[in-house]
Parts: sequence; C-alpha cells; structure tokens
Amino acid sequence: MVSNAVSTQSLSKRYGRVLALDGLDLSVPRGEVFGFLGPNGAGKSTTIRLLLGLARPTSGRASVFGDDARDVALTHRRLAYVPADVALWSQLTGAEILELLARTGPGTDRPYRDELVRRFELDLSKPGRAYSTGNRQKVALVAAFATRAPLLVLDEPTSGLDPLMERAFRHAVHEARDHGQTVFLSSHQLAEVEAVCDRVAILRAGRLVDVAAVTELRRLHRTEVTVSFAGTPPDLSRVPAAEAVEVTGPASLRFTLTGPPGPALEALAAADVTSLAVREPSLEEIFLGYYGGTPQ
Ligand SMILES: Nc1ncnc2c1ncn2[C@@H]1O[C@H](COP(=O)(O)OP(=O)(O)OP(=O)(O)O)[C@@H](O)[C@H]1O
Repeated sequence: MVSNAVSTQSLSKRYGRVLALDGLDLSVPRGEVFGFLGPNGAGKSTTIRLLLGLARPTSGRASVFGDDARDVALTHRRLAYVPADVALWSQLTGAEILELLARTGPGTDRPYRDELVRRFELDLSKPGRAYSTGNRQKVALVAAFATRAPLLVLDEPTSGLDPLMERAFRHAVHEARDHGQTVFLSSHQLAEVEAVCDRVAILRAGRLVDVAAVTELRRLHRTEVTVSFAGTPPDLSRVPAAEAVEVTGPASLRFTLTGPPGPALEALAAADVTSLAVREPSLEEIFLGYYGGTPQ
C-alpha cells in the first residue's frame, strides 16, 4: 500500500513568464491533516489544480495515492474537492444538488450527510441561486465530507463561514482524521490551521519555505518570557538565548528566548522571581516572521 496520500516531485508550473510553482517536493502521509499556507499568488491554487489534474505540470510529477494526478478517472475515485469559489446549479435545490453530487462522486454516507446538514444548519429547500457565498461553501463541504473519500482537498474552505460554522468545520475535519482520511487544506486562516492541522507547509513565490509540525514550528521560534521579581533584577547578560531584554517596570522585565530554556532558568533562579509567564508565539506571528507583512 502506498503510504503517501499526496506527493509531488520537483513539481513546476509555468504560465507564460510566470513561474507559479518552482520545484515543489511534498509528501503528505495517509491520515494526516496537512495545512498549505502562503500569501496571495504563492502557488497554492496552482498546486491544487495540479493535484486534481485540472492543469498539467510544466515539469515534475504530482501523485495521489501513488497514481499520477493526470489520471483523473483513477484519482478522483478516492478524493473529494471543495473549491475556493463554489458554483452551484442555480435551478436545483440544495437537496437536489447534494443528491447529484452523491451520485457523481466517490460515493456518499447518507446518514452522516444528514448529520452534517443539521450541524451546518443548511436549509436544503432553497434553489442554488438563492444561496449566499457561505451557504454555497457549506453545501460543497457537506457533500465532500459525506463522501468519506480517503482524500479531501479543501481550498480555503471556510473563507465565507461565520465562527459557529467554522466550529462545525473543525469538528468535521477531526472526524475525518479519526476516520483515517487525509485532509489537504489550503487556508489563509491561521487560527484554523493551528486548530486542525498536524503539519503545515509554507509556500512563498512558488517555492516551499518550510514544512513542519505546528508544534515544531513554534519551538523553532521565539518564546516570550515575562518576569516579575523582588529586589535585584535577574542577570541575563550571560544567557545568549535570551534576547531583546526589556525592562517593563520597576520590578518586571521581558525577553525572548530561543532554544533550550535551561541557562535562562538558572539565571532566573538566582534572583527572587515572584512570577513568570511564558508565551509561545501564535502561528500568525510565525507567519509574519516569514513574510514580514500582514497575513492574507
Ligand atoms: N491561468 C493562469 N495564467 C497566468 N498566470 C497564472 C494563472 N494561474 C495562476 N497564475 C499565476 O501564478 C501565480 C500563483 O497563483 P496561485 O493562484 O496558485 O496562487 P495562490 O497561492 O493560490 O494565491 P491566492 O491565495 O490569491 O489564491 C500567481 O502569480 C498567479 O498570477
């Protein structure tokens, strides 16, 4: 059995003079919830189009469960896809659309679909044209999750959802993982990636910047430490891992810590520390560190 749900080898895609994707090497093992992050134009949608066989690589290869992504008749038996902009048949009602998708996709688990319709508070009696952006997205998500397909490819799936529905989405992703499904999730929503993903790839200008577990990404980055003390301030001058030491009050200071905390803790232990707060950076701060701008 092939162990990777998704893999790419030196995958590149050129549109005229634009190199949208430049030698991407990725492996997503079965059962993983994999986040795909990057600013606008980084190449996320291009990667997804190549995985779905909607575009052909300029060079390199993309595979789904070991099969070439270009062999769509084969690969689409085992995947379900939610595009960033969901288009629905305007004359059909939500119920008819779900039925149509169930008959043309890789199969559907009807009781689970009914459960998802309830959780996503979807009114199935409306015609497709009457659905808002968020509701169209919900129809597509319900249809995709209900397939129980081994691979779910979700392109910015919650951009139109309100916070309550984001919770329903996270719940469904956790269930998919418990079910052994693989989820490939492109997102701009860092909190969402942080909440559901095992690993994250960060893409910039068509190139992979980093792939790491969410916890590992944090560890590689700075931790912010805030200390309150009585009497003499702790001496951090001989602790190279403690940087940007900043006095924040008559009896408090703050610094950032990289690497193992041992030497900093020793320095703190030598002082009369009255309180200590350690804050890990959010994925958003890490993301900003990579891009030096606003996450999009
Ligand atoms: N059909 C196309 N023709 C020409 N250029 C394209 C085409 N599709 C994508 N590109 C270019 O390829 C690059 C990557 O685009 P892509 O849509 O993959 O980025 P993205 O990471 O999905 O961005 P976003 O977050 O905005 O959706 C961009 O420079 C884009 O302009």
